[in-house]
Formats: sequence, structure tokens, C-alpha cells
Amino acid sequence: MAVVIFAPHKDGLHDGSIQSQIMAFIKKLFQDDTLPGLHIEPIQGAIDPKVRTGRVNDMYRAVLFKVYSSQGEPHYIFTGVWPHDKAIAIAEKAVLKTNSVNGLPELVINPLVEQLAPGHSAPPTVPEAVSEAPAGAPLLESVSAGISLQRMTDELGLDPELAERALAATTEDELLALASGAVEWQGLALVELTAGGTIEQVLESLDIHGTVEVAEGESEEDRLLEALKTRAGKAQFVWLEDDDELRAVIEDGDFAAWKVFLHPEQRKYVEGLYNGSFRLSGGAGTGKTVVLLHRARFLAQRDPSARIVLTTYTRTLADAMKRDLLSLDSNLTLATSLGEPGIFVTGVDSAASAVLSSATPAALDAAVERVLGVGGNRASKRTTNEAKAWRDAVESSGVGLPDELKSPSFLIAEYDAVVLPHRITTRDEYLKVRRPGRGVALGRAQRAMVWDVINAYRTSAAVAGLVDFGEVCGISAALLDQASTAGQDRRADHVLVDEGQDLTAARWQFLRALVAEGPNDLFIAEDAQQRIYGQRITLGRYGIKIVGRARRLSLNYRTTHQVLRFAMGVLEGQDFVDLEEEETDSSTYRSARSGPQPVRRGLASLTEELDEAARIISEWLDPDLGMSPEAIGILVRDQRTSDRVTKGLEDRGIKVRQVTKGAATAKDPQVMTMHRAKGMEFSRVLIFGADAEMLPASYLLKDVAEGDRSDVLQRERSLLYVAATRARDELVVLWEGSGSAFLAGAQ
Ligand SMILES: Nc1ncnc2c1ncn2[C@@H]1O[C@H](COP(=O)(O)OP(=O)(O)OP(=O)(O)O)[C@@H](O)[C@H]1O
Repeated sequence: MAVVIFAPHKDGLHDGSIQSQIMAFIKKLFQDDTLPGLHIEPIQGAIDPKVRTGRVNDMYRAVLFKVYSSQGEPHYIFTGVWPHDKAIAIAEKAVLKTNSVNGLPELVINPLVEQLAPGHSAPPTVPEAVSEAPAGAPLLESVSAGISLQRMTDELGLDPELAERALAATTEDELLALASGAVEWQGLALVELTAGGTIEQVLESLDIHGTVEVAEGESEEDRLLEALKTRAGKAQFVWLEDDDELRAVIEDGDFAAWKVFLHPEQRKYVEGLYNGSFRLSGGAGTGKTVVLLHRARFLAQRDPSARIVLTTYTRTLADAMKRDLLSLDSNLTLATSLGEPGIFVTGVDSAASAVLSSATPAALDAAVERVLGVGGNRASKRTTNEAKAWRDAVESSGVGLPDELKSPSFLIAEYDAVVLPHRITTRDEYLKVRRPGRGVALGRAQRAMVWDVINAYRTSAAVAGLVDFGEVCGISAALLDQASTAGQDRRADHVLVDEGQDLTAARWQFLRALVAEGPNDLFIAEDAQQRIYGQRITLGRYGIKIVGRARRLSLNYRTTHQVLRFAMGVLEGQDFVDLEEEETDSSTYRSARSGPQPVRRGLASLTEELDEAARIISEWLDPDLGMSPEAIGILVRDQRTSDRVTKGLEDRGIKVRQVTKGAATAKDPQVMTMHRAKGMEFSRVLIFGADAEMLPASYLLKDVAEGDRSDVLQRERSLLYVAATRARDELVVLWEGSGSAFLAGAQ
């Protein structure tokens, strides 16, 4: 049997027409590489004697390398399929070797010298260069501290010619073009240097620690195979182990790349074993969800009896994670209920509800009393409109609160961030409790009035037998704590959390209670810049101790660097604080992909804005572009605009699909609110209605307490950032009249 390692070159795979033949070819290779139909043949005069071609069909040949380990098994490294003559020409020059400085594997399909030869056009993804440094001034030296030609070649191991050209480049686009034509790991290194990374940071993120040692009796070829297995090697070379992986890499091509090729840093966090809770931050599109999915699988494979909970803010996002997890590995055991072995994918609130509804009446009564002060069975009915319930409580309490303290947003936040997590049940406790992190200061008299409203809220909920979702989390946490005190096990061994920035204090309290403190207990992905719901939270206050186990991802896999630059412009001048009160550092946030400049356009009226939207979407739907209609996202600030744009576009002959709940099904462009678009992505995004009064939404600011105002504004700004970063390839932003002030720095 042969071992097949897959390292596809971007020009070497084909549209659907011969996919099944490529699959058949690789499957045969797995079984027996001597089968005559495969025609595995060396190439006369090839630079690398390891190179082979194989017959896929009459017209196409695969280019492979054959490497023997000292155990004797043949290993085939499959690099792609080309028409016969081209395949031979590629095979003659292709080389697979290890880097002499750091031992990393290098697959050279189109030698750099050829790509950079005069008259050879730049790689196709690169748009017209946009100058970013004074004409003629080399860029790299000014952005990456301490860089020099010698360090690039001798410490990092970059190809001298690539390093020289990179140092001479004067624009970011030029550097990214060089990166996209370079050997895989060298390209990753160059992108990081371009974003301001230092040589030391690149060595760390690519996990380079000198060369790979060869044990006694091992050959050069063993050394090469070992190099393919390093984290940097696995970013390009994947050992095909089963049909699922083969199908993913062949049929889904680039879309499935996340399933098999992880950046060395991503892999480090997937496989890392930690003494306690770990926090992974990173800008939009850096693959945080990808890391969580792989990590869930890794933990399940490591211990099939482990109870793994993979959870996030909403059920819709949890459903998307479940779908992706199964497409990553259809053999995974998904648990169907909390506490079962395997991976349980769930929204946080559903998990908390599950704990509540499985409790015994006595335990539930005690937990409800512990959290709300009055016992009772409240497992089945939820408060549906919290804002209304709080307004009613203000009314029925008869307390003359100042306007800003009457707002449901203030009261909900106070209840969730202060009252529930501290399990406050009496006025005295509330008068004494510390309220760190709350924007609005409260004097004693004000606290007493707020407590009266809280009491009214609780009393009417008790009469109706209702609990809100924050309370469900608080009560479930109390149930889990009670059970643990009574010597029972908690319900999970590992909890993996996505979109951590949006979870409230009560949710963190529940998640903390779900798993005992210990190795690999909680693994949290978050991005402070994408906080669009809750208040700022500090994990330490809820017993989640990260103590130095926090890292940041910075390579954006989703958006082009043009879209990224635009989106970062929306956040310009803002400071963001993460779940450990650290300021977010996005200085090395980067993308290796290139595309058109985002378009921003103000129109004089709503009719004109709709006309313009219809014109742009029709262009995108042009069959010649070959875009799937559902890969177009039309994102708006609120439901009213969503209704309006849907009708307006339909009046103009464009069928779209409004997405309100769950995932979209029809094959049409999708219209949805920016909140709903969280965690999703589209090839092209049109932001409709980025007007001055919409972003920030003027109605939100109307009754907001002064102390909460700056936080509300920041969340509104983040909302536009979230919307912009949903675009993989192209972004258009439209508005009527004056555009949002948040667009001032976005170009
Ligand atoms: N190693 C990888 N190789 C190829 N594609 C990747 C890789 N990692 C992530 N991606 C792709 O990048 C995109 C963003 O990934 P993901 O959704 O995990 O990022 P995220 O950090 O969770 O984003 P957000 O915070 O915006 O939700 C996805 O299309 C994903 O498939």
C-alpha cells in the first residue's frame, strides 16, 4: 500500500469534469502503486529525480513525487493535474526539498525566477498596485522592525532572490504578489512581515526551531517526510487518510481548504494542551471558528469518552457549527444531549435550558430560591419580551426613576451583569454590591429605587411562572454548583466557546459551572472588535482564570486586504478591550488575498439608492461571472430596512430572499440584518442604508444613560465592522443623504 500526501498547487486542479477520475486515480494509488493503469513514470532529465507523472485519463497527467521512508513504504506527494504536455513540462522543473536553514518542506512548481522574469505577468489575483509608500521608498524596512537581507535569509531561511525583491518592493500589493508566487511557507512569512511582523514573530508563528533532526539510520527522504509533518508542513501537505478527506480536497477545492490545511498557528491551538482555560482572540475571518471545530474533533479523537460542549451565542450559529463539524468529519460522534460522551453542539441558552429542565423539583426549587430569592418550579416558561417586562416593572413599582435609569437596556444590563451573577436576592445585598465595569454610577438612593424595580420585575415573573434567559443561565449555574457540592459530576469535560465577546455575565457563570476547573476546561474564541450585543465582561470575575494562556490569530483568511483595510478604517481611533481587560492589538492583522477596492456611494434619495443597489446586484448576477446568487449578501441595520430593500429590489425585477430565522435555503441573494449576519460570510456584500441616522441607530441613543453612551456607540461601530468583514471578495456600501460618521476613516 502506498501513502498519499496531498499538496495541491493552485493551478493544478480542475473543474468538475475530471474530478471523479482524479479521485479514482488517487484511490488506486492508495491500493497499489504498481497497477499498470496508473502509469507512474519517472521523467527523463527532470531536475528532481523523485518526480513522477501518472495517467488520469487520455489527456491529463498528475504530477507527483515518490519518496521512500527507510521503512520501505512508498509515499506519493500529489501536486495536481495538468494536460499531458504541460504536466511533463512542469514535472521536468518541479522540485520537492527541505529548506537548508530551517528544514521546512518546499514544493517548487513554477520556479520563482520564471514568475519574476521580464514579460511574465503577475499572479492573477493581484489588482493594479496601489502605492502606499512614497514613490520608490522600500516598504518592508519601514514596517518590520530590525529586518535585513541577512536576517531574512540566514535566520528565517527565505530564498535570497525573494528576500531581495521583497526588500526592494515599494507597495503592499507588490509584496503580496511576491508572497502569492512564493513557496507556501515563504509566502506566509512574507505576508506577516508585510503586516509589520518581526523576524522573531514569524519564527514563532511558523513554529520554526532550527532544522529537523534525522535519527541514526534515517535517510534524507525520511528527513523530508518528517518535515512534511511539522506544523508548517501541514499547512500545505496533508496525509490523506480516508475518503472524506479525499472528497473534500478534490470536490470542494478551495472552499474545503480549512478542513485540511491549517496555518501552523491554528494547528498549535487545535492541538495545544493547557493546564486550564485558554483564550484565543483574533480579528474577523482569522479562523477562530475553524480552530474550535478542529479542536473539538481533536479532543474527541484523543478521548472518545470525553464530554465536549461546543457552544456559541445563538442557536443559528450553533447549527452552522454543527453542519461544518459534520462536513469536517462525518465519522464524529455527536452527542444528542448534554452530559453524553462525544461533541454536543448547542447554543448557550439551550444548554442552560437543558440543565434546568432535567433538574429534580427539589433541586430546582432550591436553585431558583438561591438565585431569585423565591423558590418555585419555573422550568418551562420563558419571558419573551424582556424590554416590555422591564417597562411594566418600572410602571408598577411606582418609583420615580430618572429617565436614563428607566430604559430597559440599562435595567437589563444591570440585572444581567450585577444582580444575577452575584445571586442578589435582597435590597441590602444590592445596596452593598460592587458594580465594576458598569458605565453608569449609582448613588445609594438610586440603587434603592432600582432595586424596587427589580423586585417588581421578579414579583410579576413569579406570579406568571416565568424566567428570562439570563435567569435560566443563573439558575442552571446554581443547579450545577449544588450538584457538585453534593459530590456529583459537572456535565462536561471540555467546553469550547465561540463569539465569547457577546456573552453576558450570567452566561459565563453558567459555562464556568458546566465544567470543573482543570486541564483544557474552557477554550474561548473572541474578538472584542465584534462585540455587538452585551456589556464588556472580565472573565476573571466569573471564576475563569486565563493566567497567561491567551493568544491572538492575525492572518485573515476570509477577506481581501482591500476589504480588511476598509473595515479597519471603520474602527479607526477606537480602543477595544478584550475579556481580560487588555487592549486589543490589531497591528499585525493581515490578509494575503487581493481584490477590488470597496465602493462607497451616497445617493440623493431612497429611490436612487434602490436603483443603484439593483444595478450592482444585476451586474453581480450576470451569468458570465458564474457567481452563485446566494453568495451575495445584502446587509442592513434593521428589519424595516430589510423589508424595504427586499420590496424595492423585487419591484426592480431582482428576486431576493429575506433571512429572518435559521439558515437561508433558496438560491437567491440573501437580505438580512447586520446582527443576523454575524459569523456568516458572502462572496460579495452590499451594505444598504449606511445612513447617518441608521449607524448609529438614532432610536438607540434616545434614552440611553449618559454613562452607557460611549459603549452603545462602540457597539454600533462594531456592527458596521462585522457587516463589512462578511465580504470575501467585494464590498459596496450605499447610503441616502449623509453617510454614517463611522465611514469617515474607511477607504
Ligand atoms: N487554514 C485555513 N485555510 C483556508 N481557509 C481558512 C483557514 N482558516 C480559516 N479559513 C476560512 O476563513 C474564513 C473565516 O474563518 P472563520 O469563520 O473560522 O473565522 P472567524 O475568526 O471565526 O471569523 P469571524 O470572527 O468573522 O466569525 C472561512 O471561510 C474559513 O473557511
